[in-house]
Formats: sequence, C-alpha cells, structure tokens
Amino acid sequence: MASFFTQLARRGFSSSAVRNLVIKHVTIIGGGQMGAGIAQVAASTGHSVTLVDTNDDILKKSIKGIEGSLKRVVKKKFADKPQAGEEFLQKVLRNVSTSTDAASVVHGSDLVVEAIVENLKIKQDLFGRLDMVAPEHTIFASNTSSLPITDIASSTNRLDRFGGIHFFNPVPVMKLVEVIATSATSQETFDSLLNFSKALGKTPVSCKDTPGFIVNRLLVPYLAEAVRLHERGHGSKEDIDIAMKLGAGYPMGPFELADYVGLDTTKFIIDGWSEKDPGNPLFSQIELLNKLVAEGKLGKKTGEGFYKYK
Ligand SMILES: CCCCCCCCCCCCCC(=O)CC(=O)SCCNC(=O)CCNC(=O)[C@H](O)C(C)(C)COP(=O)(O)OP(=O)(O)OC[C@H]1O[C@@H](n2cnc3c(N)ncnc32)[C@H](O)[C@@H]1OP(=O)(O)O
Ligand SMILES: NC(=O)C1=CN([C@@H]2O[C@H](COP(=O)(O)OP(=O)(O)OC[C@H]3O[C@@H](n4cnc5c(N)ncnc54)[C@H](O)[C@@H]3O)[C@@H](O)[C@H]2O)C=CC1
Repeated sequence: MASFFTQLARRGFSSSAVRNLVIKHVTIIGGGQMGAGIAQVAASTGHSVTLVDTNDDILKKSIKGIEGSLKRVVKKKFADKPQAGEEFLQKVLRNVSTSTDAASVVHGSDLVVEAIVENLKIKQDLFGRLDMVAPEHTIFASNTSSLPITDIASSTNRLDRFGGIHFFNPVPVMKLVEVIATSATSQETFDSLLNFSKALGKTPVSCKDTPGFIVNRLLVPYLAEAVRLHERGHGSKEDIDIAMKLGAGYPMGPFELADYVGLDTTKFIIDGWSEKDPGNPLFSQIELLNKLVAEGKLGKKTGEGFYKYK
C-alpha cells in the first residue's frame, strides 16, 4: 500500500505541505560495505528497504553479508531465545528486496540513500536521473565521506529535499550519524533525516556542508600523517597501529582502519581534496597508498592492503 506521504504527493501536495516526513520505505543505492550495512539497520528497525546495485552477483553478495552480520547481532541479542532470534532474522531479511534498476523502484520511496563510489560525477548522474522519476515528496540523501552535498544536489531540482546522511563503518556497530544540511535543505527535510537516524537507533549530530563534516575533517589528516610518518622511516606500520591502540585508546590503528574503510575510497577522498586545495600539505599525494591501489590491493575487502587478510 502506498504510504501516507506517497498518497499526499499523488494528490499534488508538495513537500512544503509535509512538516516532518515519517520515513517508511527506503531505497538504498550501492550494496557495498556501507549500503549493505545501512540496509541491514533500516530493515532491522522495521523499514521496508530496496537495495540497488549494478548487478545481481553483487546484490547476492550484499544479502549474504547482511545475513552474516545479522547472525552476529542475533547471537548477542537473542542469546537465550534462539528460535525468536531466527524469526527476527527471517523477518529482517523479508524487509529487504533488491533491484539493479534504481529508476524503476524509487516510485514508492520516502527516502533515497546513495552509498555508491566516491565520485562526484557518478553521484550527480545518478541523482539527476532519479530526480526525474522519484515522487515529489521523496527525500534524497548522500552517504558521501568527503564530497560537498551542495555539489551532489546540484544535479537535481529538489534542493530543499536533499541532505547528507553520513554513517560510519561498520554501520551495525557504529552509533553515530552525521546529518548534513546545505543552505537549501529545508528544516522539514533535516528533521526527517534526524528522526530517521534516531529510528535506526543511532545518535545523530548536525553538520554544516563543510569538507569532511566533523569526523573526517579530523580523521583524514590523522590517517594521512600516520602514513607519512611511516614513509619518513619514523615507525613501522605495526608499531604505529599498536601505539595508537594502546596509547590513544583507538579500537584500530590508522593502517588497520584504512584497510577496513577501503584504500580505493581512501584514495578518492585524498585525491578529491588535494584537487580542490592543491597547496595544502595535509592532502598531498601518498605514494604508498597510490602504489597499493594501482596493484588492486584495496584493503580488507580484496584480502590485502597495508596488511594481508588471507
Ligand atoms: C593510512 C592511510 C591514510 C590515507 C589518508 C586518507 C584517509 C581517508 C579515510 C577516510 C575514511 C572515511 C570513512 C568514513 O567516511 C567514516 C568512517 O566510517 S571512519 C571508520 C569508523 N570506524 C571505526 O573507527 C571502526 C573502529 N573499529 C572498531 O570499532 C572495531 O575494531 C570493530 C567494531 C570494527 C571490530 O571490533 P573487534 O573487537 O576488533 O572485533 P569483533 O569481531 O570482536 O567485534 C566487536 C563487536 O562488534 C560486533 N561486530 C563487528 N562487526 C560487525 C558487523 N559487521 N556486523 C555486526 N556486528 C559486528 C561483533 O559481533 C562484536 O560484538 P560483541 O558483542 O563484542 O560480541
Ligand atoms: N567505506 C567506509 O568506511 C565509508 C564509506 N562511506 C562512503 O560510502 C560510499 C560507499 O562506500 P563503500 O560502501 O565503502 O564502497 P564499496 O566499494 O564497498 O561499495 C560501493 C557499491 O556501489 C556500487 N555502485 C557503484 N556505482 C553504482 C551505480 N551507479 N549504481 C548503483 N550501484 C553502484 C558498487 O557496485 C559497489 O557495490 C562512498 O561514498 C564512501 O565515501 C561513508 C562512510 C564510511
């Protein structure tokens, strides 16, 4: 059945008539680490989710990943009730459907969350196409790590219904969501994204549309400096990782974390920022990172990055 807001939109009410959209159906585009994690958490909290990627093989892998991660959650949450745990798992999986054609599934969506490759042009192309077919009331949001939400939104005609919703990896575990408003994001859209984040059991913080928002503006220079410190011969990867875990209390050292995030995504972020701010030494090229990415060593997801995982 169409949601209340879909019905409103069909009757010609624009988003400005809707004070705070209650999000029920979510389309998530990109079934990689982040998209699959967001889909899992949204489905676990009773949302109906359509997960989109470029082909069925990737989507099968995404669903398998969601199932594996859910099993870890269920094992903990339903430790004394395995039958109830199994029922919960099956119910959550039933909340997720998949598609390789975003344009054909967004018609029923209250919210589209994009979690595809960190490339401005590709994100703009996607949202530009979806803007033509999505209902009036549908909110668009990007999970970008580093790109300006304003630039991504510029390919659409729904600047008031466009914001950033930045999750952290692994999504089922990390409690934070950064909600980003551009100068054109309406208060209704922003509130809907904040409430959606809370409905997922996360703690949202409000961010401006500035490079890296809050967390990555602080995290990226730290990670980059860790590699430079190593390149200068001032510490082994292993010692730097141990030092930051045992000395600063971080759950992962910088090299472990970069491998976990993905070195391709890491390189997209550094390249994008150094292009925008070429003189800034914080974002200068990192030879070791470039070499690993050129060799297809993208971190944990490919079995090797700074470390080996096989
Ligand atoms: C060096 C290169 C420099 C280049 C410079 C440029 C860098 C640019 C990079 C920018 C990156 C930007 C990315 C971004 O936008 C934002 C981010 O997401 S940053 C990443 C944030 N994440 C973290 O910091 C993660 C830190 N790590 C951890 O918190 C833990 O290590 C982790 C939870 C991942 C694993 O914990 P650990 O104790 O090691 O392992 P366990 O297996 O025991 O797990 C603990 C606990 O958590 C549960 N769990 C783990 N993973 C999942 C999962 N996928 N699904 C469900 N549950 C999971 C597990 O079951 C355990 O639960 P218990 O209750 O303890 O049993
Ligand atoms: N990896 C991380 O730790 C974090 C990443 N992010 C951001 O989330 C986004 C995704 O990152 P990951 O999930 O790590 O990447 P990933 O590489 O694991 O997954 C990206 C997925 O998007 C798919 N894809 C690419 N183009 C597409 C298109 N046009 N239509 C549909 N699907 C498409 C790919 O096939 C792939 O499955 C990026 O913008 C990244 O910056 C945000 C927070 C943390």
